[in-house]
Amino acid sequence: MDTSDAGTMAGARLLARLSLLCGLAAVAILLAFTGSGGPLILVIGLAGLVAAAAGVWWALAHRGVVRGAGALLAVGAPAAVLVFYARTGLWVVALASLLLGGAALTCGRVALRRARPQRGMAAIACPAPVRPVVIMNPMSGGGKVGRFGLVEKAQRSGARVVLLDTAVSTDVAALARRAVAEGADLLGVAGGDGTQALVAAVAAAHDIPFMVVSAGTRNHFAMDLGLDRADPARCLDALTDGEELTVDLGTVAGRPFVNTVSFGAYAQIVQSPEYRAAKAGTALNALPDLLLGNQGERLDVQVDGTRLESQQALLVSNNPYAAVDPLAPGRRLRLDGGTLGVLGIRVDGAVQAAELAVRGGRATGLHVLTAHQVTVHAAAETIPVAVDGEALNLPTPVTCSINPGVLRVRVPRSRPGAPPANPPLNWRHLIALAVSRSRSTAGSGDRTGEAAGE
Ligand SMILES: Nc1ncnc2c1ncn2[C@@H]1O[C@H](COP(=O)(O)OP(=O)(O)OP(=O)(O)O)[C@@H](O)[C@H]1O
Repeated sequence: MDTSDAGTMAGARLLARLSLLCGLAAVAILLAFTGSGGPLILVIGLAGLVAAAAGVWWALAHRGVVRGAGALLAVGAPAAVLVFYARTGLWVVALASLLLGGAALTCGRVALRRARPQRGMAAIACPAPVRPVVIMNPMSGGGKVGRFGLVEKAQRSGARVVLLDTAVSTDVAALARRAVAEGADLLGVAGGDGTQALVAAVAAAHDIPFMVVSAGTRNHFAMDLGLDRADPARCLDALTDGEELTVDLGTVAGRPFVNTVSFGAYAQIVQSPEYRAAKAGTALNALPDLLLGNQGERLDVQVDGTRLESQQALLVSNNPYAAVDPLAPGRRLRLDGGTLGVLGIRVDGAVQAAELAVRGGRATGLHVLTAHQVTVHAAAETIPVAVDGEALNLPTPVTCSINPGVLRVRVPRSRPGAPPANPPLNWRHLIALAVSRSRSTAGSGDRTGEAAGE
């Protein structure tokens, strides 16, 4: 272990101890105030969380009076808990315990991340392209191509630019194939992730590098590649001063995807013509029928050797997401792991919604897996599917698979890099890290990082 590794491990160990100390202090404060209702804080807080989650379920899955009552409960339960803490004078203990608990979680996750630094995707040096072609969508991201002067910068860097005509529906894959036939030795896209995927598949098929310019609205693929999302012009530096990553590409029903394929409630809602104009209203209107099974297709899913029955929503991703949060999946640690991430949800009622709120990723209604192939069966002949955010209808059964290492992506040598993602908190690993002893003798090794990260 060199000096900097030893320093990192020492820092991680210190943070792990701090985390345990904060956690113990959070519990000790509650116990110390037993006489004046310490444990009551926990019981009331938990009851408030369960009631709020049940309220959210009723508000989403019903209409009319039940929806109104659910919304009232979702807002009223946490408010009632706060009023109870304030009136009984327990708020100081509750707040102190909450802050210490929060500090324990944060320190613990950072400690585990530091103890097991993520190895970034390996980049290799490659000669610059001679005849690069960049397809640009002037409408993407509300006009980023024009705003950031991308056409001019790409041309100055030696690329031929093909501007997409958005007045008609253009076959971008055909455009890309034509560019290759005319001699392109790199294909780039300044546009949304759906367009990125279509052109990436052409680049992969011809084994030429692909270049991502973060000119879309969300740019999830660019983010996980570690590119600059705030300034898409910086992505074009790859043309003159770049290196290559080799990543995986997903396929759904023979169509490529770079990020996610979504089935069920979300896919059904984004199909709705009213969705773009009024997202929240459309979702609220559709959810009761989708969640209670009156309208949404029940999805039976084969995830390699595992069967998931009657899922309401399913998210399949090109490599798994770091955090298990269906509403904010965050980011993928790497794009070259060769597996699909799978997140299936089935919540049938208020009790399961409450369980999800309390147990999070360990709830029985949530399935988190990785796989090489996912097949979605449904009774209907076609089902709505959102592929990289684009609404489609695909014939059943729908099969997703992954093509490991087929895509060469040329990225700038100087790039922000992907932000670090904290791993889920595992107390066993944290305790092992906290009680480990430093062994600075060269060659003795330090297994704590491996033990902590497993
Ligand atoms: N192949 C295409 N032909 C014609 N118009 C297209 C094509 N692809 C996208 N568009 C249009 O261009 C606009 C921008 O789409 P695009 O997906 O590139 O960017 P975005 O929506 O800003 O980004 P994101 O996909 O991250 O939300 C949309 O109005 C879309 O209809």
